Amino acid sequence: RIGAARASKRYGCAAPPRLPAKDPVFGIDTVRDSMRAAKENRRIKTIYSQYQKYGRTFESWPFGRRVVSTVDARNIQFILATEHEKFGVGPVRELAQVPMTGKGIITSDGEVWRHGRDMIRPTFTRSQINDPEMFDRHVGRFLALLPNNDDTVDLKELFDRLILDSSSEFIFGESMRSLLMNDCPIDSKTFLDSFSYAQKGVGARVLMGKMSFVLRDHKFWESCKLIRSYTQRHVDRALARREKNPDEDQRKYILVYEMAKETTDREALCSQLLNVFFAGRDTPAVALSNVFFCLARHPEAWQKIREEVAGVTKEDLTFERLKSFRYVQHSINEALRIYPPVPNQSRGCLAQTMLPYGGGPDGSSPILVKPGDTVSMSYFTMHRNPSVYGPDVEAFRPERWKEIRPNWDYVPFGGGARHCPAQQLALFWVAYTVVRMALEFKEVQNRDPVMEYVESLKLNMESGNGVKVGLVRA
Ligand code: HEM
Repeated sequence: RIGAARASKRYGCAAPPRLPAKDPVFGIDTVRDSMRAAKENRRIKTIYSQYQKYGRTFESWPFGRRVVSTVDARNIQFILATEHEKFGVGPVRELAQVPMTGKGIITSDGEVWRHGRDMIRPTFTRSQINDPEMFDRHVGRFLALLPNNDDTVDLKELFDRLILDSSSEFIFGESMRSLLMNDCPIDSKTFLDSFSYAQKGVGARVLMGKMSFVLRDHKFWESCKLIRSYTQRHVDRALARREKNPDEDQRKYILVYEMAKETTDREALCSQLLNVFFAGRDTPAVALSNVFFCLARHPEAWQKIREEVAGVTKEDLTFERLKSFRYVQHSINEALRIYPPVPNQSRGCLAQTMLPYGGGPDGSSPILVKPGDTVSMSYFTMHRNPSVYGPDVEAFRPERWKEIRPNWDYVPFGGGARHCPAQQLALFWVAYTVVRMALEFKEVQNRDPVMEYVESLKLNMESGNGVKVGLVRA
């Protein structure tokens, strides 16, 4: 390891362009502008326009800390894969999130992360991807709630309940049953309210960073306690079941039971489970909403999907069969390209290294990054690279996927060491729902007078106006 100045000189490192700031020391105006953009639902688009203006890699200094922002696919590959051990999530997530979920796969680096990843991997590779029975039960309840008349329905709210019920059953072994309005168990309801409250609290803590201690929010801490005791109940049940029947081999893979095979540490199990629930509780619902946001505005695409799946029955809908519907898959790819549920990711630099590109006047020099620096990646911007996707990057055009193979320029599920372990399961849920809807409805009519996407950024990016549609039965 050599000193920063020597390394910089030896490898020809150069700084990237700098985002102009009125306050060059503490970057208070940079922070204020970001907060205002978030409040006005234009944070993601503002970041996009910064890249248009300052290039594919630039730096800024909010609160006097260096952030290197990049959408260069070569840098992204370097950060997420080649040198992933030098870029951690701990510095950007632990302080905000650990009070809610405890340390686990999504908050931590090193051993805690690796252990979490090893524990959940078997469940996601074998999971019920090939066994749609559980998901189908929830889809049936979801379809039963759709109107039989000309009423307008907001699909976003119903997708949220569909995924909540499915992911809670998959993770805890017990569904929250939010689609069965009158049958939602009281403790699930309390858990959910607390979970949503705490999630918002995490959002505020992410923005405040090291200043989070000024947020004196008693309800946040109460909610965190409640979430934990609910999860502990499921962990205790799984551990008791394991003890009683250590060789039991289940046909269906429920995460809490599978993880209880790997460890009996109650606290660690609880944290890892909450970490997975945090990551998977609503992302597939946001993905589904974003897909239907596009399809409702493109009736020609809906017709092509219907033609492709005509004649199939729900029993035909295996993982492989769904993958074989090319137009369905291309439509999902395209919606996740334009509106990725996870539009940004950051990492904290843990050890000195160099981003391969983006420094100097022509952006071809490496950039030295040091512990304490943050790297920020805008997947939303990467997915709009005209040299990869063509000049019509804003258009929803599933057909483009016949020709393109974007590789590191397309990362809705991240990439490298920490890529989403549930990618195939989530894509199965999304495609299954699209096809079941296509078999049921000949039209999905947009009923939202606002045609453009109004971003709403909580932890994911979702449509602020929901997905209001009218449905015409086949
Ligand atoms: C369409 C739906 C989904 C999308 C778009 C999505 C997206 C992502 C992305 C972008 C990452 C990488 C984050 C990073 O780089 O730090 C990630 C990680 C992760 N996702 Fe997903 N995800 C989805 C569904 C799910 C579901 C359903 C689950 C669980 C049931 C889940 C569990 C996880 C976990 C545990 C990680 C952390 C992996 C690690 O750090 O090693 N995801 N997801």
